[in-house]
Amino acid sequence: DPTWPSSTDELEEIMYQLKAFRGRRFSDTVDPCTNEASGPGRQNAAEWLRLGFHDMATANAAAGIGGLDGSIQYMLDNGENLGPGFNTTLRFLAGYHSSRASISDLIALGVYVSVRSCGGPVIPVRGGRVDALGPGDTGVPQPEHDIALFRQQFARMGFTPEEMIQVTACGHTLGGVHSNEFPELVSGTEVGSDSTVALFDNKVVTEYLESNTSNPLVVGPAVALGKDSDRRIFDSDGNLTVTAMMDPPTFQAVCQKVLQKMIEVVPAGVVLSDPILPYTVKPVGMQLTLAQGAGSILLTGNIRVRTTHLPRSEIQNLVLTYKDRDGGDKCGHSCTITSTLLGGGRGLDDTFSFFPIEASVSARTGISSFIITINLKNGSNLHFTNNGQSFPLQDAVMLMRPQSCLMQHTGVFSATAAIRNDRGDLPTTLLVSYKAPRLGLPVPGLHNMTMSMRKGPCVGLYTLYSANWTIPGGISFASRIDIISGEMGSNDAVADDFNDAAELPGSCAPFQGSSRCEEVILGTTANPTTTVSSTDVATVSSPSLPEPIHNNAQSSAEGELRLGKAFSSFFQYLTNYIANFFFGYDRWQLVNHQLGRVT
Ligand code: HEM
Repeated sequence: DPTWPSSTDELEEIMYQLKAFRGRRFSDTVDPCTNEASGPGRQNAAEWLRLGFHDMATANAAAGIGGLDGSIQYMLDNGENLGPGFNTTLRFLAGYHSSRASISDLIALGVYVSVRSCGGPVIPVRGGRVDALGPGDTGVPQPEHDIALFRQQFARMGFTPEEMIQVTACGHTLGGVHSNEFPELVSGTEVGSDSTVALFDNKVVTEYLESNTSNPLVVGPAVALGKDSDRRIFDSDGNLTVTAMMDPPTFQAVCQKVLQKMIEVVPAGVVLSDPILPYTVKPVGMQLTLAQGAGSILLTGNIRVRTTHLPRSEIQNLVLTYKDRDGGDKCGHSCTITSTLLGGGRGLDDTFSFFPIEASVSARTGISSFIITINLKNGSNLHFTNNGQSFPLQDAVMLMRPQSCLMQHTGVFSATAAIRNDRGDLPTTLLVSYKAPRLGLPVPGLHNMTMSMRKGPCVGLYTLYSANWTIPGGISFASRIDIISGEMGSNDAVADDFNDAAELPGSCAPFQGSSRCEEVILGTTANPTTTVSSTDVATVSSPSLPEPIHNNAQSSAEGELRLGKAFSSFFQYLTNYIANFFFGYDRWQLVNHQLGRVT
């Protein structure tokens, strides 16, 4: 297993955690491979694979310029990238774009997902690609180019003449040629490059070699027009390379190799990670929130267990055992949390089981890390220690979700954070990573805004901080929110980061703190902390709720008012939740792309 957390965790989730419970739904428009989510005659899987090639194809490998770098988003009108598929695909990918998932990494994941859902090999994907900020060079091979030019172009990309043949065959096993883009080559809507447009099989070479192909880049009008590029490429070594690919397992193995090579052509300076593998045990969406009264911290989230090789029916339960703030076992009452299966999820090759965690941790003793034990029904158990390092969790900085809120239609945003009192002298910063549409481009720009948060009331062992901002761009729900304590970028900075704005409520709830402000001295969880000051019960009221009414004479009316307010804020929350559910950015994108989809 990889060690958690890792810089590729978000990519791992998009790549593997696809369907059902907590599914990221990244494969929805390309799985099944026959999915024509964008219209008849348009296999989205083929469009995704072709996008990978066209983005890479302008690379100058020797010079370390270009490659899979997302530059194609700026080059859709240059005449080399014909067809609506590039735009459609980039718009879909944009829904997953974030500081942790570049468009170029998403294009690479798209190659994996599309090829695999069509029955092709598992293409290892490394993460860490960096997106270009503007257009790159031109140079995508076109059907009318001659073989000498093809060889030159592929050599520029870093491919040998043999690899040129292989990667073209591997690409053209999916999809085909469209009359809208190449009316001189095909009539009707689409003619496949082989008889199985939605299967990653070797028919593209067998049909060619057996002379029963209808590939428009081999036979038909293309021959007289000099646009029979597949024919000229395939027989450029006397059919030697394609003949070797007639063996189906060889075809798959060759394609795995050259397609991995294709997505690993990156500009100089880009450092790719190890191939992204699914975790056996992964904490998902773990969140700490200071509870009302400030005496305890709510720990929520899920432990995701990969059940591909471990049938979920054999699992009795899962136990999370945690360490207190100082790494000891003083957890108030018990240091263990037991969970039973809540839901199942799937990837293309994997199944997952989710074990929900919802527990109260003493604010006095806190939490710093945990390990996981899976108890099996046969009495044995499995231990997961995160490669001996325990799964780390910090309780110094928390985004207070119930006390934070976002009005999605206006972008009006209030953030509340709880910072542990031992960090009271350090700056607290709000970082919002937000997206703003760009005229004529399929992918909105990604921007960062930072501002320092105002210190508010001390509520026991923690102090609340707040900040308000209006998120511009009209897609505020696609933002990610970080709370950082300490100088940004310094070694001792601690952050509660990458919080999904779409999960914030539409109105901020008030917070009722403790009456005593207390100092936190690390290394003393066992001892009571010193009281440094005593204040009235600290109440933080929500900025978007009316001020509380203090009128004892009208207590019954106030009671009714409170009930009414509770009801209306619940109603607001519900409305917001429903709006998020239906119009959350990813889903909204999906709805767009699924129009016309036949299920
Ligand atoms: C000399 C090299 C190549 C040339 C000249 C070429 C040319 C073409 C042309 C003209 C089309 C038809 C597009 C349309 O009408 O929608 C096409 C489709 C396609 N190409 Fe290539 N191609 C080459 C190499 C590759 C490579 C290396 C890959 C990927 C590994 C690839 C993947 C695809 C895919 C998947 C389609 C089907 C797209 C769809 O159905 O929407 N091609 N290619």
